[in-house]
Amino acid sequence: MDYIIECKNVTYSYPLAEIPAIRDLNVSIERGKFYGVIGENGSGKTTFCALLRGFIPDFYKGELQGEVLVEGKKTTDYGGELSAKIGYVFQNPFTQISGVKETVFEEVAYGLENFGVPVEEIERRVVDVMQMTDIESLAEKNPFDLSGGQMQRVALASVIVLEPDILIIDEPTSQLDPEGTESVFAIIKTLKEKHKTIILVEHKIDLIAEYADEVLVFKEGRLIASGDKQELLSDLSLLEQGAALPQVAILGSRLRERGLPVSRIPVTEKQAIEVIAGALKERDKK
Ligand SMILES: Nc1ncnc2c1ncn2[C@@H]1O[C@H](COP(=O)(O)OP(=O)(O)OP(=O)(O)O)[C@@H](O)[C@H]1O
Repeated sequence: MDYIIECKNVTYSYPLAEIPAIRDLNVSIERGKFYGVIGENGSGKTTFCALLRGFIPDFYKGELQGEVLVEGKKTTDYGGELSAKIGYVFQNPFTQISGVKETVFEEVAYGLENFGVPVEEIERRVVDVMQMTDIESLAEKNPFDLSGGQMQRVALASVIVLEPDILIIDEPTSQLDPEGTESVFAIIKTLKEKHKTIILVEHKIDLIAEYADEVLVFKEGRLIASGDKQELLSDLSLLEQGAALPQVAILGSRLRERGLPVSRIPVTEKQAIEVIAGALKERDKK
C-alpha cells in the first residue's frame, strides 16, 4: 500500500493541558485518496491536522509522543520543504491572508513569489487557479474587503496555486451559504480528479458522504472509527458514539426496521432514491 502519511502511536497534549488532545493515534493515509474527518466539537480534528502539517511540534509546543511520517520521513526532520508538500487551508480564512498584498491577484501569487517561481509561470498559474476557484472578478480587490465566502475561496486559491501533493483543509465551508459550500466542494472535487491526497475536516456530513473516499471519526482525542465512507457512514452504531451520520442512512435503517426490503443502507440522496425505489418495487411484487 502506498501511504503518503502515517501516524504511529501519537499522543499529544497542549502546554499546560491536563488531558491529551490526541491519544494513541495510529492511522495511515493512502496517496490520492480523499479523507473526511468528522467528530464532535473539541474532539481533536484541528489538532490532528496540525500534527500532519508539522505545526505540532514546530509552533505548538506541549508534549508529543510517537511520530508522524510524511512520505516516510518524520515531520520533525523536514525543514521548510514540508510547506511545499502539504497545503494547509485554515478554518478561519482571515488567518490565511498574508496582510502584505493589496490585491487578490498579488495575494494568490505571493506563495509562488516566495518559492522563487519565474514571473511568467506565476502569472499563468495564478490566472488558471483564479479561474478554477471563480475569483477572477475579484482580482483587483483588496483581500480584506471581501465577504467571508470570497475570502474562503481566495484562501483556497492561494494554497492550490502552490500545487502541493497533499491538501489539508479545515472546515472550508463554515462561513458559507449553501451555494458557496457547493462551489467549494466543486473545487475540492477537481483537486481529487487531479489525484491530490485530501484531508478535509467538515461538519456537513452529507457533503462528506457525497465526495469523500474514506472517513475518520474522532471522539475525545481518539480515532474511534475509520474506513470506507460507504461502510462507515451506514454503521448506525456510531450514532451512539456521538458521530453524525447522513439523514438518509438513518431513514434507510428505519425503513428496513419497519419491514421495507431496503437492499443496502444509503449514504447519499442519490443512493436513497435508488434503494427506496427498488425496495418499493420489490414489496409491490409480493
Ligand atoms: N491552542 C490550544 N491550546 C490549548 N488547548 C487547545 C488548543 N487548541 C485546541 N485545544 C484543545 O484541544 C482539544 C481538541 O481541540 P481541536 O480544536 O483539535 O478540536 P476540533 O475537533 O477541531 O474542534 P472544532 O470542531 O470545534 O473545531 C480541545 O479540548 C481544545 O480545547
